Amino acid sequence: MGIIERIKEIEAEMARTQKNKATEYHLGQLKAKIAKLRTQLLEPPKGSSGGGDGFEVTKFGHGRVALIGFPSVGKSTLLTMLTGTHSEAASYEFTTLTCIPGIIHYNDTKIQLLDLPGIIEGASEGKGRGRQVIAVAKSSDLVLMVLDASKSEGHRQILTKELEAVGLRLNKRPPQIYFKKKKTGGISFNSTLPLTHVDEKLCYQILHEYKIHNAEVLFREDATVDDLIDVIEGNRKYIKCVYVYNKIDVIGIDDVDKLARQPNSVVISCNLKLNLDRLLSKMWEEMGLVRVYTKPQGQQPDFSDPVVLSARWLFGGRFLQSHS
Ligand SMILES: Nc1nc2c(ncn2[C@@H]2O[C@H](COP(=O)(O)OP(=O)(O)OP(=O)(O)O)[C@@H](O)[C@H]2O)c(=O)[nH]1
Ligand SMILES: [K+]
Ligand SMILES: [Mg+2]
Repeated sequence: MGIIERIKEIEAEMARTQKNKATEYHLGQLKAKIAKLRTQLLEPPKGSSGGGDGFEVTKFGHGRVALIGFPSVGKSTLLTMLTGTHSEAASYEFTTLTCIPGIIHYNDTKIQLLDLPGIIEGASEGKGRGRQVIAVAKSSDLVLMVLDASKSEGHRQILTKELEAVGLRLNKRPPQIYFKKKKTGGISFNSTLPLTHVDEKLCYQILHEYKIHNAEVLFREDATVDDLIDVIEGNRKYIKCVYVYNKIDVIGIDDVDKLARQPNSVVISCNLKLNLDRLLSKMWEEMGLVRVYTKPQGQQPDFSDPVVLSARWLFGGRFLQSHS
C-alpha cells in the first residue's frame, strides 16, 4: 500500500472513532501516525537527487511573497498589476504552469512576488503541481492566499488544510513546548500550568509512536496533541498569511463588507484597480520590514538608500543590544 492510501485509511479510522476520554489516546496515536506518513511523503523519492522538477527561483530583494490559490482566482492578473512583469492571464484554469517572479517597489524596498500555478484539493498529496507550489510557499516570508470573492468561503478552509498537511502553519506562532531528546534518563514530563488537552500518558504514547524513550518535555501553554506532534516533528514552517479576496466587482456591497471584516483579509478588484494600495500596505505591515537610514558622521542621512531589515530580527534583541 502506498503512503497516500495509508493516510486515507487512518483518516477513515479517525472519522469512524467517536471522540471521548476513552478514545483520546488512540486518536492521538493515529494523529502521530498520519504526521509521520506526511513527513515521509515530503521526502524526495528514493533514487532521485531531490531537485530538478521544482520551481527554483533565486531569492531577490528584501522579502519573498507567494501567490497561492485555486485556478483562475486572478493571481497572474494581480502579479501583472503589482509588478509590471507580465504573467499570462486567461479565463481558463491552469493558465500559469510555472513560477513567475516579479518585483514590487514599495517604501524604498524591493519585494519579490511569485506567481504560481493554481492548486486544487489534494495538492498536498501531489495532485497537479501542488507539491512544487507548496515548496515555494514554504520558502516565502509571506503567503497571499488569493480567493475568488464570488466563490464559496469553503475554499479558504480547503487551501489552509492543504498547506497544513505539508507542515505550513499560517498566522500561528510555534507552540510553547520545550522538547529535547536525551540519550538516557527516560521521559521527564512537566508543565508550568494546568493542562486540559494533553496529560502525561498521552504524551508518552505520542513519544512512543516516534520511538522516543528519553526526552525532556515542558509545556509552557495549554497546548494540544497537534501542537505536541508539531514540536516533535520539528519541520513545521510558521508563515504569515494575508487572505486576498479578488473580484469584488462581481459581488454585492454587503458581501464585500462581510469579507473585509474577516481577520487578516483584504478585499480587492484587479479589474477595477480597487484597494490595491491597501493590499500593499497590509503586505508591508505583515512582513515586518523596517527601513534604517544610515548617516555617515558629519553628513546628512541618505534617504534614498535605506538598509531594510526584518523587524522580527531587529527587535529580537541583537540589533538593540549591539547598539545600546
Ligand atoms: N471580474 C473580475 N475578473 C477578474 C479580476 N481579476 C482577474 N479576473 C479574471 O479572472 C480570470 C483568471 O485570471 P488569472 O489571472 O488568469 O487567474 P489565475 O489565478 O492566475 O489562474 P491560473 O493561472 O489558471 O491558476 C481572467 O479572465 C481575468 O481577467 C477581477 O478583479 N474581477
Ligand atoms: K486562469
Ligand atoms: Mg495564473
